Amino acid sequence: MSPTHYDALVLGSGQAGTPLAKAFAAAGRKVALVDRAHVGGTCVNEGCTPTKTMIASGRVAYLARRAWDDYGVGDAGGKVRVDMAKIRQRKRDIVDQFRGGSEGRLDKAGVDIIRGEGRFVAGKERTLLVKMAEGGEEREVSADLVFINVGEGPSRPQIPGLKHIDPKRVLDSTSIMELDEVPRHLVVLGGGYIGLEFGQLFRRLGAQVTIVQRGKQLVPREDEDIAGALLGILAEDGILVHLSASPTSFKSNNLPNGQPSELEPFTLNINRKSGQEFDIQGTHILLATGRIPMTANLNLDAVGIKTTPKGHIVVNDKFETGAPGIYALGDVHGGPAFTHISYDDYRIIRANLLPGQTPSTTPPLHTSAASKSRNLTPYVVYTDPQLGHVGLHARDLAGRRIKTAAMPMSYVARALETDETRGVMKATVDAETGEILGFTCLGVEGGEIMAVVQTAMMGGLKWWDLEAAVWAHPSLAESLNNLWGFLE
Ligand SMILES: Cc1cc2nc3c(=O)[nH]c(=O)nc-3n(C[C@H](O)[C@H](O)[C@H](O)COP(=O)(O)OP(=O)(O)OC[C@H]3O[C@@H](n4cnc5c(N)ncnc54)[C@H](O)[C@@H]3O)c2cc1C
Ligand SMILES: NC(=O)c1ccc[n+]([C@@H]2O[C@H](COP(=O)([O-])OP(=O)(O)OC[C@H]3O[C@@H](n4cnc5c(N)ncnc54)[C@H](O)[C@@H]3O)[C@@H](O)[C@H]2O)c1
Repeated sequence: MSPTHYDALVLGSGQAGTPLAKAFAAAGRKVALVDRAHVGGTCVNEGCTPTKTMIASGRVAYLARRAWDDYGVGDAGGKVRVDMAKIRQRKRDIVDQFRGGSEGRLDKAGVDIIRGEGRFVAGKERTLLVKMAEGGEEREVSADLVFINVGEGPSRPQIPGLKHIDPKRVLDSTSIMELDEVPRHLVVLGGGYIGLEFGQLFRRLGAQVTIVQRGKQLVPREDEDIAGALLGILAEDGILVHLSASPTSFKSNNLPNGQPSELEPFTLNINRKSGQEFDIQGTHILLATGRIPMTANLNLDAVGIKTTPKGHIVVNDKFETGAPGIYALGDVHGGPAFTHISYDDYRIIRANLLPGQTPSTTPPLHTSAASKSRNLTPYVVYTDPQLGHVGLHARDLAGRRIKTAAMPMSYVARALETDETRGVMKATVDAETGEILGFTCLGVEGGEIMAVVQTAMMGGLKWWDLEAAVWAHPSLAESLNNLWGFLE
């Protein structure tokens, strides 16, 4: 049977592939989008959208607890009830709404949505064999252009004893959002984005939370002082964090009658770098030790597509793989794993392959010449307060003459007025030219304040331009007048 042939075929409905399929269809091309699970990819279904929806509930719980003592409203004692099923339903509704919107737009554009798992066929050019999600039959599709946007999935650390723990108690970033009860004691493996966002959320919903982080600091990409400040905030929230700590083995705990213990179903043995060894008991485990590219079953070797030892697809700065007409976009090529970066990959491809679709503004044609905002790579960890960062870190600046300003959020009028003074903002500038090189805001709406500085960096403003700017009082951005008084 000959394959159905398309002008463009997108494998994986990620944050690049979904808009790209629509753009090709809008340009009059025959397009198919193949996804094994759902339209909208990780971000909409299991990532940004559901997590930030649930985190909003966690923040309300936090404020409700503080309502009487700190703001003089509500019930004295600050007792808070949490309905996990309702929180989950709110999350499901928003995900359905976002996914439904994406599906509707693709349908309207005339994209064929093929629900199934695809892999390349050896010996045939740009051809995929798709195992259909419903019914399981297989069908072949081919195209002039193929775009791989299959993303990453949770990694599963190999820890002795883990596979013997009741699977209902071993969670990843997807299954934890489907719980119908708050765990009594959640042990989180990994102190990165996922571990911290969920750790703080479940603490706020009422769980005891312990974070076990192999690295010597939380969020290893961040400057040491910022990671230290975040650690202090989480400790204040009642989260126990073990740093430089490696999980070595799990043991299931049974009662004398042989039944599993409900109270302390497992013991985790931990080794510190110092050699110290200790045990912790918990009721649930969240595996948040990083993500791996979804390339193992794509048969990439057979069609000449190279991968790194971790499985990321090797691409050039136009996202071309080694196979003619096959591109890889988003997390799967191993760049920064963020929605906004994957979306920018889409814009670069669109500018290169569909120039008629590109707005009249100068398009970025490849990553190295991409827009200034791409090179700055902004991101936000959605802890509360948020950790927003843009530009360089201390480790990137060795040997350069720099000055640094760090100002506690307790100096910010708006933060004081709203009683949200936890955190610090920090900027690094070139000592001679005044160029802003890096900026972090660990503070209330830290991501939004970061975006103000990012815009200034994109426009080439110097730190003294921000010091002299007139912002509305009392906005959070106004603090960018005062920050520079701390430069040293
Ligand atoms: C819990 C969590 C929270 C996050 N929060 C944020 C955030 O706040 N901000 C942010 O910027 N980023 C966040 N991220 C990261 C973000 O979700 C990803 O960087 C983003 O989705 C980009 O992914 P992508 O475009 O590469 O593909 P994805 O969005 O991962 O989509 C890949 C798609 O490919 C499909 N697929 C995989 N293999 C196959 C196959 N063989 N055949 C067919 N289909 C296949 C999958 O079903 C999936 O739909 C979060 C991630 C997680 C897990
Ligand atoms: N707000 C956001 O933008 C957001 C939110 C969630 C996820 N993401 C994306 O998803 C990616 C994956 O998130 P993540 O948190 O899983 O990975 P991560 O790489 O950010 O953090 C994983 C952490 O686990 C630690 N670790 C690794 N193995 C361990 C082990 N065996 N025991 C204990 N600790 C161990 C590492 O030291 C690391 O700090 C992020 O890097 C980010 O790109 C972004």
